[in-house]
Amino acid sequence: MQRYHGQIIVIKFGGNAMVDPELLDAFASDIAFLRYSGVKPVVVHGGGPHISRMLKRVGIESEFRAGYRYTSPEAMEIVRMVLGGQVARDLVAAINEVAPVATGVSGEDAGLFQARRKTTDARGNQVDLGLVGEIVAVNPTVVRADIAAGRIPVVSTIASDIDMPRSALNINADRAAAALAVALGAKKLVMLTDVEGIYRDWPDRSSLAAFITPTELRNMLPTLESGMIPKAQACLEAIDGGVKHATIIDGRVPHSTLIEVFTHEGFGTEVTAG
Ligand SMILES: Nc1ncnc2c1ncn2[C@@H]1O[C@H](COP(=O)(O)OP(=O)(O)O)[C@@H](O)[C@H]1O
Ligand SMILES: CC(=O)N[C@@H](CCC(=O)OP(=O)(O)O)C(=O)O
Repeated sequence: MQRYHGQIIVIKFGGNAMVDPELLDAFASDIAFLRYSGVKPVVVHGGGPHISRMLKRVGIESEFRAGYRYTSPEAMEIVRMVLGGQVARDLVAAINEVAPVATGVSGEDAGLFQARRKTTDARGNQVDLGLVGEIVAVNPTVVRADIAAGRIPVVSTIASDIDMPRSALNINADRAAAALAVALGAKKLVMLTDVEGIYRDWPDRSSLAAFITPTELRNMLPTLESGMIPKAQACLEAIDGGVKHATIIDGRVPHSTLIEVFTHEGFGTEVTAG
């Protein structure tokens, strides 16, 4: 319990844990427990399934390219509404039921995330993603103020477009969590997902990597598919930016966050500097 006392841990909430009410409640109580144990948790949430559902409802096509959602101006309106108005609200409410100190923050607030339109994929090839951004600057003042006041920030990953005042860009939540972890000098980045971790030989389930070096992960990037691409990039960005540990854990397991932070073995896949 001493290891992370007084330390900032950034936790990316996503995957099945977001759509299963019991897993959501377990996550909310884990975050409250961390906070009451003296850790400083910062939550960054995803919302891909919620966005897809709403886009379908309003009849807008949704397509993923290289692990990122192609985002038209119409889709961007939905992304902004769903993340800030629905997903963040539900998560803040769930945490507040256990520890009434959670507060929603959008990446557009007080210059938190500044981004530029993303034009290339993980291999450097040109890709048209519409209003998808890559974070170029983070001003974590608003998040630090929340932490200092004892609050639990719950961050939605919309960014201001640095080249187009008043415009917003859609940011992959894993990448945003990594950028924030670096800017805050977090000790650890934890990302919940729908698999046990990173498989060295996907989809062979016996090839789960408990530990992986940044070099090995970098070499694996071209072999990864779909949502694991931004997740792996996020781990590398966090480690390169000075975060000591980046871990991908199975969010389908209730209380996976607590197990990861408070047990020595942890679980999932841990990427560790050096
Ligand atoms: N090497 C790999 N190891 C694990 N999962 C992988 C790998 N390559 C691709 N994947 C896929 O990446 C998915 C995780 O990404 P995604 O579903 O977008 O996550 P989330 O919704 O939690 O952000 C896994 O469910 C799996 O289908
Ligand atoms: C650019 C991009 O792909 N943005 C994501 C933002 C939400 C997200 O990342 O949610 P998950 O973590 O649940 O996948 C999207 O539109 O789905």
